[in-house]
Amino acid sequence: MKIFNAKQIYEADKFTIDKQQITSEQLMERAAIQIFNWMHSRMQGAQAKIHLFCGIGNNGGDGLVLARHLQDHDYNIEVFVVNYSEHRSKDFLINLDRLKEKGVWPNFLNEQSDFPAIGKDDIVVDAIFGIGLNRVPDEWVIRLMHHLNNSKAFILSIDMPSGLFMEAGLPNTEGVIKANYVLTFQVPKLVFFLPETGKYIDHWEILDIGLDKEFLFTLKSQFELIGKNEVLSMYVPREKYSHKGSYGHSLIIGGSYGKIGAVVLAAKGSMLAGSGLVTAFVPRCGYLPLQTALPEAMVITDNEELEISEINFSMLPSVIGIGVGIGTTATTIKAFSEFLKRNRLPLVIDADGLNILSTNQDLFKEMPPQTVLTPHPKELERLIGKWADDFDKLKKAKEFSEKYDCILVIKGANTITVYKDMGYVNTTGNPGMATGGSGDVLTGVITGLIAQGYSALNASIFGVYIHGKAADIAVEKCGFQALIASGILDNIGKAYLDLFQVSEPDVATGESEL
Ligand SMILES: NC(=O)C1=CN([C@@H]2O[C@H](COP(=O)(O)OP(=O)(O)OC[C@H]3O[C@@H](n4cnc5c(N)ncnc54)[C@H](O)[C@@H]3O)[C@@H](O)[C@H]2O)[C@H](O)CC1
Ligand SMILES: [K+]
Repeated sequence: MKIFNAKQIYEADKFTIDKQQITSEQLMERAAIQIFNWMHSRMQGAQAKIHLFCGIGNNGGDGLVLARHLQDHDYNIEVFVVNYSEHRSKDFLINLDRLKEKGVWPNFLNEQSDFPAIGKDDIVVDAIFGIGLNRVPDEWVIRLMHHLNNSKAFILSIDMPSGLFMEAGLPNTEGVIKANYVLTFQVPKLVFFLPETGKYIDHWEILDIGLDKEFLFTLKSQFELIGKNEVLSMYVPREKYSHKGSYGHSLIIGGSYGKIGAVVLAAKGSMLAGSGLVTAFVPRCGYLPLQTALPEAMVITDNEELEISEINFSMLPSVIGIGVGIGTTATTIKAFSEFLKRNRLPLVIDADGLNILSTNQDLFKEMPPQTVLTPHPKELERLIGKWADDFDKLKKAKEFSEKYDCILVIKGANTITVYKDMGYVNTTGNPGMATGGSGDVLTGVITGLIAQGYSALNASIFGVYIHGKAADIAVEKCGFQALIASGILDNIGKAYLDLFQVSEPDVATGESEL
């Protein structure tokens, strides 16, 4: 599912209005009725107090339309206009009049002394700002947002939590609504999935307001949300008359004394992702552990006992995953650098492999085209430098990817795979994955997919999805705390099977659990 920016959403609005020969006010009515239906089907006339806070733009207009329908159905409402500007939108004004015609007179809020008391069992509808927020709100409006957050009432935000910007990070202010639920129109918004802003959203859901599908389909986006439907189209089925040679040979290079487990996890990830053959290249101390833990894999050892000192092998792998547990001794850095200069095979680089790259940046140019790098935030910072906010981070990541023709898998609550000007936002995974070794498994999975013929980009997107899905299946039985990397491995098979189970709610709903 594509993720659009504000300008594109306004364009889609305009196109739809022209094509369907409706007015903007009719589109607003359609959007707000969707919100009303959502609330009505859940509340069934319950008399909990509903406080609607409406700005003076179209987000506020949505709130006024919703208020009118709630009033028509005898809900217990009170409407507040957050009077932050004199520039009221046309459709806001039309709907203000309509509401008054129904005998509902909103309270106008202009300063802190106007704020109403809100009970913790009440409901707050947040229709203050939507996608149109373009500067930091006035101080009293920020205080109002605090007031609403502090009320402990259930907060339902229309389209976006007020205070979040569509295309900029958070300014240094606490002026953002913390939404229990966001009902967003037509398309997901990028800020829902970024670490700095996603934390303002507990749950979100998309409401289809009938924007022109063909227009949205042809519009090029710079981000895409990856759910089951997206990865299914990448899935490479197995042929009946295939053999292990048909599914490639992964070579996992890594490990050092005390960190052989990382290679076991990656090699196993590769195997379970479906690589026909897997070989591990480790220091001598890794020989026995690997042969014991993973009899399906073959093992080649370095001449050194404790660290990798020279990467030499005679077999021909389809792809190499390098870096897990490898360490950063001078000997290993030298071996890594020499290998990189010689190597022409497709690469996945992780962990200390990334750290070696960051401290020896002349090696960047030695990466073969479409090398996959899988950094967590600290490793990313060492690669691309510091960033001001999440948007700046993604911009820098895209520039880096373009410059070195590499794929960056930025690991996090919503892992984002960046390739050139595109970002692919993953929807699977959970906080249980914040555990040692889960990254090693991912490196193995991506390597194993490339071995089978997935393009490096598809392997990254697909691998991140499957890895997260395996963890989601695992936590159902063990909970977040007890999830360990082996638990992710144990459920990779189920994650594959899940791809073909129906009843996918797609990615139209989600949770942010940071
Ligand atoms: N296709 C859709 O998604 C539809 C969306 N609708 C709703 O419309 C809003 C967007 O409305 P808009 O009027 O453009 O913006 P906002 O209501 O978010 O903001 C109001 C307005 O205020 C000005 N402004 C911005 N920042 C500030 C500030 N800090 N202080 C004062 N004033 C500010 C700015 O000029 C904005 O225009 C969308 O989110 C949906 O809720 C339609 O109802 C249906 C179609
Ligand atoms: K809002």
